[in-house]
Amino acid sequence: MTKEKQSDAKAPVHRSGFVAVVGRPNVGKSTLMNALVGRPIAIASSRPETTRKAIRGIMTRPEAQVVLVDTPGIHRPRTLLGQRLNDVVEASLSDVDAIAFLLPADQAIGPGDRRILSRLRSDFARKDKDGKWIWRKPLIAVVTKIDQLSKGQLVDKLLEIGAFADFSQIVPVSALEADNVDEVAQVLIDAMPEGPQLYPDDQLTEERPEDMIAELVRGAYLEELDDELPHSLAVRVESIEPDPEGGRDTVHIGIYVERDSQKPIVIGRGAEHLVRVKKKLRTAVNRTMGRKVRLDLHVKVARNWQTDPKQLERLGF
Ligand SMILES: Nc1nc2c(ncn2[C@@H]2O[C@H](COP(=O)(O)OP(=O)(O)OP(=O)(O)O)[C@@H](O)[C@H]2O)c(=O)[nH]1
Repeated sequence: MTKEKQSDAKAPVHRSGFVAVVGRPNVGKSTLMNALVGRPIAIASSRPETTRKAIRGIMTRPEAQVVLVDTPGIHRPRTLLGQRLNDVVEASLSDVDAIAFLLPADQAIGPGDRRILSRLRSDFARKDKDGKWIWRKPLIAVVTKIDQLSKGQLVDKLLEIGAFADFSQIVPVSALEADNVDEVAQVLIDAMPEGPQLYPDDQLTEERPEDMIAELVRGAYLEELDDELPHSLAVRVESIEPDPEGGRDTVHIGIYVERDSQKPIVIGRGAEHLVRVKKKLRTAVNRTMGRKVRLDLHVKVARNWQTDPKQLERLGF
C-alpha cells in the first residue's frame, strides 16, 4: 500500500487507520493501550493471557484517529479455546495499517517473540532477491517497561532489538510511569494513511458494555484468585433486567467454571470472593453502563467449556 504522506503540506492533514498491537503475554499491551487511549479499556493484570478478545481502543486527537486492535497474544494453541483465540488474531491482523510489536525491556528476546515475528513475516512481508524482508505495512517495535532498566542497559537493549528484525522504528516506553507515551502515539499517528475520523470523539472502544463488564469481572477474579484456576473461568452477562418500579436495573452475570469442584473456590468461604469482586467493580460497572445498576453474580458449571465447541459458542468465543 502506498502512503500519501505530504511532507510539504500546508493544510493540516488528518490521518486515520488501524494498528495491530501484538506481543507475547504479559508484555504490557493492555497497560500501553490504556495509557494511549486515556481510560482503562482492556484489563491489565499481573497474570498472562488475560486479554481474550480483539478489544479495540480508539485514540482520538485533533489531527488523527488511531484504532488499536488488541490481540490475545499470538501463542501456540493448546486447546480449542486457544485455537479460537488465534482465529480472532487472524481477523484483527488482516486489515491493519501498521503493526506495533511490543517487546519487554526487562526480558531477553525469546522463542515467543521469534514465533510472532515469523508469523508477521508470513502475513505482511516478502523476501526480495537478496533475501531482505520487504514489509507491506510499517513494523514498529515498542520496547515496553523501560523503567526496569538503567540508561546504559537500555542502549544495549535497543541495539539487540534493532538486530532482531528490520523494524521501521523502535520506540521505548514505560506506560506505567507515563514515560514517552506521547512519542509512541506520534509514531503510530505518523504511520497512518490520510483519512477522515472514523468514530465519534467520545468513543473509546467498539466493545458492547456487556462484553466490557464480562471482561471487568474476569479481570477482578484473576486478581482475587491467586493462581487457582483463573484460566478455567468464563464470564458472560446473561441479561440486563429493568426494575419494574423504575429503580436500578439488575445486570445478571454468569461466571462459568469447568467442574463442580471449582465452584466453591470461586464463591469463597461465606461468599467472600463474590462479595469482594462485586464491591471492587461497582463503580466501574456503573460507569460502563452510564447509570447505577445492581450486580447479580452467579457461579455455574459449564463442563469442560474450554474444549467443548458448543459451550464455547454459548460463552461467546
Ligand atoms: N514496570 C513496568 N511494568 C509494566 C509496564 N507496563 C505494564 N507492566 C506490568 O506488566 C504486567 C502485564 O501488563 P498487561 O498490560 O496486563 O500486559 P498484557 O500484555 O496486556 O498481558 P496479556 O493480557 O496477558 O497479554 C502488569 O503487571 C503490568 O503492571 C511498565 O511500563 N513498567
